[in-house]
Amino acid sequence: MLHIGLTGGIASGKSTVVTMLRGLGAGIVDCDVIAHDVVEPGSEGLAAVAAAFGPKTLLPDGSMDRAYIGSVVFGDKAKKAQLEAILFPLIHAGIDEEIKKIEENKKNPVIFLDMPLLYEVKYDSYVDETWLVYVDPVTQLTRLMKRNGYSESEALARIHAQLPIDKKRSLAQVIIDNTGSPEETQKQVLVAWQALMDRIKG
Ligand SMILES: CC(C)(COP(=O)(O)OP(=O)(O)OC[C@H]1O[C@@H](n2cnc3c(N)ncnc32)[C@H](O)[C@@H]1O)[C@@H](O)C(=O)NCCC(=O)NCCS
Ligand SMILES: Nc1ncnc2c1ncn2[C@@H]1O[C@H](COP(=O)(O)OP(=O)(O)OP(=O)(O)O)[C@@H](O)[C@H]1O
Repeated sequence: MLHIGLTGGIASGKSTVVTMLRGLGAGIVDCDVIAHDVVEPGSEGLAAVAAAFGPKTLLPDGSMDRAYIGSVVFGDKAKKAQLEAILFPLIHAGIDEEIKKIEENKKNPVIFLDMPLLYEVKYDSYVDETWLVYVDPVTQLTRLMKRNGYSESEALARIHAQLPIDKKRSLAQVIIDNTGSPEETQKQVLVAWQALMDRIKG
């Protein structure tokens, strides 16, 4: 089964495109969901993060204080690398598990890995091709600030923690430009999906 890496910048519209692809019959592995699952209350992942980042890691209900950890790691490269060293092996194991489940199900013609850091962690060499959800940098910043209620500097810290979207654009085989309306994006997704199905059916 074909494995396609779907990536983009933060708030570029990956989830929006993934919803469209799921509706067309694609199997989806959502790496952000896995990244949340590996730090569920009581998990090995959360215990390791708390040991490394101290008591402020945990909220009174035992869950991870994501805003606190985000405020630490998106301003400090070494702390970000420390968090990633703890979580990436757990996330990668979770990805393999989800891929296996979808393959065993045999219901989907193709699997998309929705992975924000696909190129950063060099996962592009493990997939058959990569698709990029592009948005122009100004729209990206505006949408991120609006969706998360971030100040401009909080949003920029997160954007700058990733490979620039224009660089990602040069690495992808298929580009969905989500700068316009959702309807315009939907049209591009349909064209790309049809071309993919034609290729698969050969
Ligand atoms: C720092 C954390 C706690 C902040 O949580 P928060 O709820 O604010 O964000 P969330 O996890 O929903 O991620 C939102 C977006 O941030 C970006 N992002 C997340 N982690 C990273 C990272 N390590 N480097 C660059 N960008 C990142 C992604 O575009 C992601 O879609 C969280 O992002 C985290 O645990 N990150 C480490 C795991 C990871 O790298 N996940 C993303 C790849 S699967
Ligand atoms: N074409 C569009 N027009 C207007 N708003 C959009 C469009 N596409 C997405 N958005 C909005 O932009 C924000 C980011 O989109 P989305 O959550 O799909 O991005 P994402 O790449 O999955 O983000 P992240 O990786 O940060 O989770 C959301 O608030 C979404 O509703």
